[in-house]
Amino acid sequence: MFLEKQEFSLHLANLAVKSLIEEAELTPKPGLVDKDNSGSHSDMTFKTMIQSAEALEPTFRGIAEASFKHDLSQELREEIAAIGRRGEFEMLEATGGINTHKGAIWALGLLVSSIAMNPDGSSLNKIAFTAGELARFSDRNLTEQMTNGKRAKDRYGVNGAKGEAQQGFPHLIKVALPELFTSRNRGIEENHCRINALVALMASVDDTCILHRGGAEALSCTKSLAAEILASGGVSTKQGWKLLGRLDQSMRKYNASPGGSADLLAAALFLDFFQQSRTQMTQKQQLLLNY
Ligand SMILES: CC(C)(COP(=O)(O)OP(=O)(O)OC[C@H]1O[C@@H](n2cnc3c(N)ncnc32)[C@H](O[C@H]2O[C@H](COP(=O)(O)OP(=O)(O)OP(=O)(O)O)[C@@H](O)[C@H]2O)[C@@H]1O)[C@@H](O)C(=O)NCCC(=O)NCCS
Ligand SMILES: Nc1ncnc2[nH]cnc12
Repeated sequence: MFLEKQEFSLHLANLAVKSLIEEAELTPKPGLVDKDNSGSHSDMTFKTMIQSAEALEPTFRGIAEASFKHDLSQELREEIAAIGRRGEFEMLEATGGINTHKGAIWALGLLVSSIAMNPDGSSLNKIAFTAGELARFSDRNLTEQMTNGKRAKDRYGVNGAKGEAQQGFPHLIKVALPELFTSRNRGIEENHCRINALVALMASVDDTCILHRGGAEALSCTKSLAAEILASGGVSTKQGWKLLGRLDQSMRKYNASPGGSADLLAAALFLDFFQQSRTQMTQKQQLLLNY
């Protein structure tokens, strides 16, 4: 790609922040913070989400710089874990103590690191696979704390954010990106393509955010309503749009929110933006060569 370390790292960090902002901007989203309302989150606003996203630029830049042309190793895993934890702290400072993007720092941090390790090019599948390999190294400096995610994992035996990453982000590669690309190929407007990708995630992800607030009933209700939307042709159809409203009501009934799916949607947008930037860059380089 012929970019230097600092320029490339800034580019990745900007794409990561852009993906968080565009995820927050996507409206309407069931149970989540969007431009219209705060869904099931009485402690968050659209403004908090944007402040949080912008505060994370140095975190993603730091992770990219640390990973640039670095081998996959325990040392790298621990270095980016330390930067990621500082990022969590900075997020909490920016939001006045509210956890807006913890899962997103984790997923995007690993993906940024994976791309920066091999800046000259990998397929999206390979990027997610390498991010998974990195996530499988243990972080020996981690002070074990009880979290909502761990409680949900212990109680319901699900994989959660850690398992998703360690398996190489199957929901990104097999669910969110295919739905995004298929919807685009059907000529659907971009906003609806992204909501379809979110709905596809909600139909499949064992979201510890939903489990911790609403239990197994809320998760199974979410999955079946989301699957119904997809079966009706997605949110660009009259029936799909109507069902999206029902999914929103259901999230509110359980006071639950698909925060894990929202993070994975941001991660899918990030990979999509990165792919587009790579294509644009190659075209620009070809133009320069042909000039
Ligand atoms: C490995 C870590 C991700 C920690 O994971 P763990 O499961 O222990 O911890 P949680 O604190 O619960 O955070 C996990 C967050 O991941 C998102 N998520 C949930 N399910 C999935 C899934 N199946 N796949 C992917 N991602 C998932 C989700 O994030 C979103 O929800 C957040 C709000 O959550 P919560 O605080 O529970 O919210 P409320 O319901 O509002 O809480 P209450 O007010 O009711 O208490 C929001 O932030 C979204 O982002 C989960 O919350 C990882 O953090 C870790 O180990 N980090 C260390 C640093 C590191 O190694 N970094 C590496 C490189 S950066
Ligand atoms: N839009 C959103 N609303 C609530 N929690 C989130 N976590 C990540 N994105 C979110």
